[in-house]
Amino acid sequence: MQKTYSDDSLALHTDLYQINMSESYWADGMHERKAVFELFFRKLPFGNGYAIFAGLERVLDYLRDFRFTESDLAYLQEEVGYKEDYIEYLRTVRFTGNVYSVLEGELVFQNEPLIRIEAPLVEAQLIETALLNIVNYQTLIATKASRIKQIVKEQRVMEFGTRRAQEMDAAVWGTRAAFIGGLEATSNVRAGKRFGIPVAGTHAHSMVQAYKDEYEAFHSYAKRHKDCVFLVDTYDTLKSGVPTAIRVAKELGDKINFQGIRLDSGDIAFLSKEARKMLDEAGFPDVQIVVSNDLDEYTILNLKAQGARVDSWGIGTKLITAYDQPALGAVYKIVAIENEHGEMEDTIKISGNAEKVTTPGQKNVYRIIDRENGKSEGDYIAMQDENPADEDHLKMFHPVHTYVSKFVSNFDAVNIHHHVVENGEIIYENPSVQEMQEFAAKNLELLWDEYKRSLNPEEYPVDLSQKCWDNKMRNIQEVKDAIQQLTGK
Ligand SMILES: Nc1ncnc2c1ncn2[C@@H]1O[C@H](COP(=O)(O)OP(=O)(O)OP(=O)(O)O)[C@@H](O)[C@H]1O
Ligand SMILES: O=P(O)(O)OC[C@H]1O[C@H](OP(=O)(O)OP(=O)(O)O)[C@H](O)[C@@H]1O
Ligand SMILES: O=C(O)c1cccnc1
Repeated sequence: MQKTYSDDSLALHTDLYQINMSESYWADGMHERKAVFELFFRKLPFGNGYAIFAGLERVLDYLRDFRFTESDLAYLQEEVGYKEDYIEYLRTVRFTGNVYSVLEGELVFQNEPLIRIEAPLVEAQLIETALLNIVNYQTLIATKASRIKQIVKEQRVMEFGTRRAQEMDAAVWGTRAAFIGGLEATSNVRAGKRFGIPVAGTHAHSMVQAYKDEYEAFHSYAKRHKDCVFLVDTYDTLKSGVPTAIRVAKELGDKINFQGIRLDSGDIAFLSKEARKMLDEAGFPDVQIVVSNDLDEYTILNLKAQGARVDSWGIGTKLITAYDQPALGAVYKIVAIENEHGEMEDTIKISGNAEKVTTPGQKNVYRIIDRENGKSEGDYIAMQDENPADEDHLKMFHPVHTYVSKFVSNFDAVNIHHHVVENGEIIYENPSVQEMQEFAAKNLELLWDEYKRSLNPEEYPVDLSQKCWDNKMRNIQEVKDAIQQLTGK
């Protein structure tokens, strides 16, 4: 049986090791040392050429409310076994740091910091798991939705996935992320109420079956709903469903707004073309054809290639569960820490895989935009004391294959990190989800089509400044020297 608590909090929504590490920092008096962590992913999802960032609003809510409540502390002491003195310390912990983040709807790419946390070590450590949990899922779903929207283009897409989502939280926050990525509406009413997303829906086969025949069911639906989209595939789409929808619409005339029919099984290309002919011949050329049934960007592209006459798409399972890639894989890495003399020192994690070596130091991400054509040349990661906007010419080179390089001039360098939390205070006001969606759409205009195609897109450059690269090499050398001194190898 589950236990419920009136003062439940999200502070325990973390991995045990975060609390264990924090205990050591605290016991050794290191907990107040300033630390810098970065959240980033190494590989774009779905083989896409870009990702759409989402999750900041929930991250800010989480940081604002971060505290261990009395029932959290009692659990940690009585059930997990932490000692009284550490529990007393945990009672005082709040998030007091600074957060720099890209905004929701921003285009983001591999190996660039999406969020930078500068905070006392304990605080920065304790929040890792929740931040990754939020950003990994929401960014994944916003990106999947954007891929779908790139294929669907100006047609309408509705999110229908709640019944298949990984439980309730994923349904609601996933719907929000999908809307940021470009969908028009959702069937999830709670998400509509909470975030102001337009809600939309038709009806299910159960209604037709409950009334036994389509004629009764459509009539009954129309009695209470002026806007009607009739589901026509319960028995036989072309012999029964479509003709019955037409018959009811003709009988009711102006009393209803016959918006459309929905197809949910069978050969969508064939059925939509036949249904279109029947609707046109019956004098309903503006009535829309809505389709659903295990759709994703691949099936939609294929249906379009077959000339399917579809006006509106309902997409559930494959969007809300990110069916073809269920996790993003963003990580959270420490890049600098205050030493015992109060100075900030860079820190690095070495790996046999060059792509996995972290990039040390406090950094910003700049989007380098060509002033002539308004397109982005790539992203440029620079140390905090650098400003590429001051340069006339910028050398951009691949961070691993450094011979791949170009010079850029006549550019704007836009810092995509925003200061959103200052000493624990949230200093950023979340825009509406509509504004986030518009922001995402506007950002996509910065990209050449080569980066936006869904299959084998060009790799968008994410480069390090020379100073950043030199600093990384120096840090690698220092680690090597230290190992050699220790081992003689
Ligand atoms: N013309 C088409 N070309 C390619 N894929 C299609 C076409 N028509 C439908 N599909 C897709 O094929 C799959 C068909 O799945 P399935 O066989 O489970 O559906 P169904 O039998 O028609 O319907 P249901 O089982 O829901 O009654 C769905 O993912 C659907 O979107
Ligand atoms: O197919 P999705 O993209 O997940 O979209 C949501 C689906 O949910 C509904 O039916 P449900 O799947 O519950 O039943 P059905 O397959 O028997 O129609 C609806 O008819 C869609 O087909
Ligand atoms: O409104 C609909 O047609 C709908 C909603 C959720 C899932 N499938 C269909």
